Amino acid sequence: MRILVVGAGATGGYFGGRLAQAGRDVTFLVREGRARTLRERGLRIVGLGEQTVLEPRLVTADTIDGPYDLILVTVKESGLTGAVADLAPAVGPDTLIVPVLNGMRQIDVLVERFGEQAVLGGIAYVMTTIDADGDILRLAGMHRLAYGRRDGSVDDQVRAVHAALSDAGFDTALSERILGAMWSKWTFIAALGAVCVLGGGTVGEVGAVPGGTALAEAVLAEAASVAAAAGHPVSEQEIGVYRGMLTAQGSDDTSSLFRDLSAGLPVEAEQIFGDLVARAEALDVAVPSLAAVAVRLRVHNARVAKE
Ligand SMILES: NC(=O)C1=CN([C@@H]2O[C@H](COP(=O)(O)OP(=O)(O)OC[C@H]3O[C@@H](n4cnc5c(N)ncnc54)[C@H](OP(=O)(O)O)[C@@H]3O)[C@@H](O)[C@H]2O)C=CC1
Ligand SMILES: CC(C)(CO)C(=O)C(=O)O
Repeated sequence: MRILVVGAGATGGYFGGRLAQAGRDVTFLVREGRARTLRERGLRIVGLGEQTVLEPRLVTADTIDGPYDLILVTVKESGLTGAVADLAPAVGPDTLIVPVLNGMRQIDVLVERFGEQAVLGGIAYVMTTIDADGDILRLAGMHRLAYGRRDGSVDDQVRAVHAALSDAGFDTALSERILGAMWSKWTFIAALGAVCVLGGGTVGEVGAVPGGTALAEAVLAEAASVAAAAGHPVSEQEIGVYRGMLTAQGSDDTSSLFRDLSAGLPVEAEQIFGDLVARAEALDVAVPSLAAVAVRLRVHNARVAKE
């Protein structure tokens, strides 16, 4: 199966790198700057005691070599529109596309361009970042990709995707409820981002001050209420797990969005917060804390864009 990974950043570099390491037929669609780094240094996966160096196969938008069977879309909000245009020549009549962005907006964008049948749901459960050298730095041991048709059906084409992604050094799940899982992760990631952005620190730092735990409870309840109103309620059991993670004493956890904010980089303001707040408004659900985060992040993005 020919696999194209769009973006060789924290998630794409990690999962695509593992697939390449396992001998799968993987090509990365990259832009010139990233291509240069990868040609000079190789694709390196580091952290947690690892030092893997790979020689990735690269294409740029103008050198895409025909259709691919599977396309993993691993760009951030800011790269989505450009990536959709760039990857179009790689999409044939039987291509399946798995986006791993947090949130749900990417599904609408991809479906509008490539049609209902081509676009699966997808989730990356991983904690990676690009370090100062351009390497893929693992921050935690979890590494799982979940994907599936959005209507929950399973057919030979999706089974083939599952086979191509599995047994490559990370966990995989072919999900029959991928939309529910995406909403659940969105609920968690929005709540985690809100705790860190509004609290201005790690989960542990926020939880250690008066009102910190109440803030975590409030933002989790807001995010979960949007998921429920949208028809994808997060189970009590999952809410319990998220509550535990968001209020864990001494936890160093942050979200990738908060790490980007702290580093002065553009953040996924619309993908993770703006879209959630817009859906909440359309469903008549009050989300004052999440709306405040969206404003805070938009101001940040506007400032970064001016610099
Ligand atoms: N990092 C994490 O731990 C997790 C992230 N996520 C989600 O996954 C998504 C991706 O995040 P992440 O991997 O961290 O982001 P990164 O910024 O690390 O990687 C995105 C990559 O996409 C590339 N890119 C952007 N546009 C294009 C294009 N047109 N063609 C080719 N490459 C392009 C960028 O390359 P360039 O150098 O050219 O800008 C960059 O390397 C986000 O929605 C994030 O929320 C989900 C789970 C965990
Ligand atoms: C869930 C978590 C925190 C790690 O996968 C994430 O998605 C992120 O940091 O963006």
